[in-house]
Amino acid sequence: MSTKIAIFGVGLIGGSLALCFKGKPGITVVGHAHRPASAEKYINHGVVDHATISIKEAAMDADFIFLCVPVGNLDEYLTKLSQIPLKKGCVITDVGSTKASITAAAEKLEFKDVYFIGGHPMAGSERSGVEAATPLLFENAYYVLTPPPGLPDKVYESLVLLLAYTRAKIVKVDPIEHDRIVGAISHLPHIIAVALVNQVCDYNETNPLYRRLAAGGFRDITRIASSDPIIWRDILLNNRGVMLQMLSDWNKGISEFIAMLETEDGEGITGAFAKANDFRSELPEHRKGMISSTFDLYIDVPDHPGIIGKITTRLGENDINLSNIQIIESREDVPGIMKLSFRQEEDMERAKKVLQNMDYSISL
Ligand SMILES: NC(=O)c1ccc[n+]([C@@H]2O[C@H](COP(=O)([O-])OP(=O)(O)OC[C@H]3O[C@@H](n4cnc5c(N)ncnc54)[C@H](O)[C@@H]3O)[C@@H](O)[C@H]2O)c1
Ligand SMILES: O=C(O)C(=O)C[C@]1(C(=O)O)C=C[C@@H](O)C=C1
Repeated sequence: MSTKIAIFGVGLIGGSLALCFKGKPGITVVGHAHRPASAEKYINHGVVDHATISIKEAAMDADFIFLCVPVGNLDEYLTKLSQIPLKKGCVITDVGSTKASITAAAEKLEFKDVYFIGGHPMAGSERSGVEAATPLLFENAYYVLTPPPGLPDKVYESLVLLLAYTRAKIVKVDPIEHDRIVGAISHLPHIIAVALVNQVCDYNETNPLYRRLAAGGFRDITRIASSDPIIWRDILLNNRGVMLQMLSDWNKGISEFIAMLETEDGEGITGAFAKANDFRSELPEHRKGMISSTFDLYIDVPDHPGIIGKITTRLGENDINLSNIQIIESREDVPGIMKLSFRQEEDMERAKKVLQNMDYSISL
């Protein structure tokens, strides 16, 4: 039996899905691009079997259609698809970071023998484009589905079965509930990271030491501030109502900190940190995707020539697979921090022991 999968928008998420499906028994993956140059790029990167700029050509005969374009373009593609003859039983799904508006739009369209199931993989990165796609992106991450009421079980199960190739964990969530939850755990953090980076950027205008001294704490909390501006403009405008409420709650939390500082309320400050520490320690550790797509170790390294070679050789001698290595130049003329990334938790744990035996100081 052959299965045709059409992917509209083969970027970070669409490309990663394509890589999960491509080459699997009986599956053909077709990418839709809105520009000829992008279609060529999809083929050159080897993420799809075919690429086209024709919506009709991509969608006709498809068993599954994944809409992986920015949130602001989802409605437009869904409407276009409702106007062309699709294969009987075709399942259309999306990967947009918000779910309420697209599921409502799908309910209004008159699809005949074609089904829409909203989707949102809770995995991603601050990088974008097909260049950043990887088949490992969704492994162990949650993948939200928002099936409409009355959807035949068989149809839902067919999508779940296909998504098994992503190795993600499927979870059913109500679309409105979804937008509230991701508003808090994904959209609000992106706004905060951007506002923080821009605040420091303004201070840096008066003294460039702000940027030069920025170290682990600043980097940890601001990685997502490098995310794609168009993707995030669309997400935030789409989830505007939820975000305005959450930013108002955020202002209350910040006002509490202002009050604690004004009144020198040390007990209040330690209480706030302890509460946050407790909640954060309950987060699923080292899960790939939403929190981290790799298992990372940070080590303090002295400024010796050949230090990278020494460490990588020792890891190699112990058959430990390193997926990435990065020197975080936090300060000049003093020891720096090296970030070692591993695909497997077991490799990270073994590396930790080897490096501790070499007397390096390690943090996770
Ligand atoms: N980035 C993440 O971490 C993440 C995680 C989960 C879901 N999402 C959602 O996935 C979707 C895609 O995000 P991404 O991170 O893969 O972005 P991306 O920029 O990597 O990919 C977007 C793709 O859409 C195409 N595209 C852009 N504008 C278009 C238009 N006007 N018409 C048609 N195609 C267009 C681009 O060429 C590209 O192929 C978004 O809806 C986003 O909300 C993103
Ligand atoms: O890890 C990241 O860089 C992400 O931004 C991924 C992230 C998130 O906020 O966790 C971003 C948007 C999504 O819709 C889902 C996941």
